[in-house]
Amino acid sequence: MAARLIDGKARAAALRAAVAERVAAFPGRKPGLAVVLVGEDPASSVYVRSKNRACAEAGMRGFEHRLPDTVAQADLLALVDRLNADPEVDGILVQLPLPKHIDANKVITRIDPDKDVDGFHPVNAGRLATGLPGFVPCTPFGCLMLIRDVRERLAGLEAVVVGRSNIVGKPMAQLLIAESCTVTVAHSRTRDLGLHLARADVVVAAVGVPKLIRGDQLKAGATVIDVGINRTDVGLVGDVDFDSALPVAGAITPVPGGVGPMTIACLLRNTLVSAGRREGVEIDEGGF
Ligand SMILES: Nc1nc2c(c(=O)[nH]1)N[C@@H](CN(C=O)c1ccc(C(=O)N[C@@H](CCC(=O)O)C(=O)O)cc1)CN2
Repeated sequence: MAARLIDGKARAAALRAAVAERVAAFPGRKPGLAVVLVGEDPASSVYVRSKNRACAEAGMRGFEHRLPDTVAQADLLALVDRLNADPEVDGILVQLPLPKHIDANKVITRIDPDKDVDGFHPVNAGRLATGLPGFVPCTPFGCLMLIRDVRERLAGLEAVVVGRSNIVGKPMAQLLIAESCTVTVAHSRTRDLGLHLARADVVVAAVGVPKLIRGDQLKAGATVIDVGINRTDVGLVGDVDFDSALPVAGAITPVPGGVGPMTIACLLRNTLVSAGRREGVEIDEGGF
């Protein structure tokens, strides 16, 4: 039997509508998100435009800052300082990747952790790892929502996260640990990926290698979440070989239209939550 197709586009639309409803009821000023883009990377430009459009559609204020790719690191840090101090700004994100002459870690750690709606700041990584309230990175947060939609109980499941980036792999592993899964993180030095995949009830692929994971490596009925967005000669493909995985998996995300749209929807959710915390407005943070 073919796997259930997980419709991330529809789930993201529902999440965005839920956020918009709460923004409409938000007292006083509207939540505000500042998005900083350095340079003109075409994919990043598209994502930043989408974030600003999504903000407007949710009734939030979007503050877009575009800087040339020659900008000095000190000037970028000075902009972050201004956004940290701006009372109208509830969320700040600096679009990644940054040009090589800029130290991304330095920029991320300059963002006020309580405005870090990307959840990349080490303070938020630490909060996630220790179960404290903070901000969870949007892509893994979106993955978890999709997994929860198709798996009634996560406790005790074997989960394999393929990829160990700070943005997806590591926080994804933390989220699954918090759900009481038994988590394995595989990466480029993992000796036998197939061995781990064969017993995984949940697979999250976030490694950036087109079609790395094949159907014959999966456990029958596995929930397969594909974070990969690889631009190839044949178009956009994920880290999972979708055609061979479809008849084996229990549920699977497509690329495009799976995890990707959840990233921006979760960003809006995090921004609303930030505004609520900053203004003392109660938001049911678990209710999305
Ligand atoms: N500061 C950040 N930088 C980056 C993040 C991030 O969360 N914060 N994530 C990615 C890029 N990204 C958002 O910024 C993002 C990636 C993909 C999608 C998406 O909807 N993808 C579509 C396909 C669209 C396409 O053709 O490219 C899909 O999968 O259906 C949204 C946002 C790196 N940088």
